[in-house]
Amino acid sequence: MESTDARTAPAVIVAIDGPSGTGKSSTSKAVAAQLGLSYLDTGAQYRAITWWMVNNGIDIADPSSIADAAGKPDIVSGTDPAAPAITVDGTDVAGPIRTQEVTSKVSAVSAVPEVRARITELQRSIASAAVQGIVVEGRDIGTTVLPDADLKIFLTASPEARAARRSGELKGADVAATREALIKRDTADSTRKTSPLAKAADAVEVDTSDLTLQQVIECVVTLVEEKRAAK
Ligand SMILES: Nc1ncnc2c1ncn2[C@@H]1O[C@H](COP(=O)(O)OP(=O)(O)O)[C@@H](O)[C@H]1O
Ligand SMILES: Nc1ccn([C@@H]2O[C@H](COP(=O)(O)OP(=O)(O)O)[C@@H](O)[C@H]2O)c(=O)n1
Repeated sequence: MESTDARTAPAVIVAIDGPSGTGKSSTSKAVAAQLGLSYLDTGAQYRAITWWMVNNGIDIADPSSIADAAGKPDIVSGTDPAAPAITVDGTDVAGPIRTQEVTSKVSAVSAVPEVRARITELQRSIASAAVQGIVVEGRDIGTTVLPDADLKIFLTASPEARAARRSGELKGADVAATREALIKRDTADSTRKTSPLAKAADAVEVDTSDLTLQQVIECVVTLVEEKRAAK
């Protein structure tokens, strides 16, 4: 299918949710770049606020300390899919937010309602400022952040496929240990009270276990083009 000219196409809001390692970031960036849309990695925002909490000595085991500090860091996200950027109080944290320490603490921080309220507000204002439209990826975009999104995708994949992908990225990381860590984080994210990881009732579910990344991208691009054509 021929792509619509991004400058004349109606703005489209796309929500892509799912657990870790299902391909959300890679798919969202590629779809946004191909269709001339903005891109927002909401996981990076939760990682950024977690990084700030760790760096400022906040006790991650104490939700009320996290809640009290939730309004302090200034988090700014870039929305260019070719160069996703994230800063906290002006410092580039794109690297530091991917450490094992942040990864192991992010679910506890993101479960705190005050953190979610703050980050959700930020996400909505970024989405509403995206003139051509935006692809927003996370855990609760279709259910809570942008319930009126034009298209909602829920990506899944087997724990084995996800662990193999992640340990490939972490160069030499043990697949079994990576699989356990992923499952632990999924369980925490899916069972928290406030805005858990969940598939929206009107989301299209795509199991990426046996698909190449290119196939997933093509599938989502086609679905977005169909939505745009119907607008
Ligand atoms: N369908 C796929 N097949 C194989 N590898 C994939 C596929 N989708 C993503 N990957 C790879 O898996 C890793 C995790 O993908 P990512 O997009 O970061 O997932 P998520 O954002 O859901 O955590 C990346 O190295 C990516 O290149
Ligand atoms: N919309 C979102 C996005 C992420 N998160 C939290 O942020 C964490 C990191 O998200 P991420 O997308 O960077 O994780 P990966 O899938 O890249 O490993 C998740 O495990 C959730 O705890 C969330 O609560 N809500």
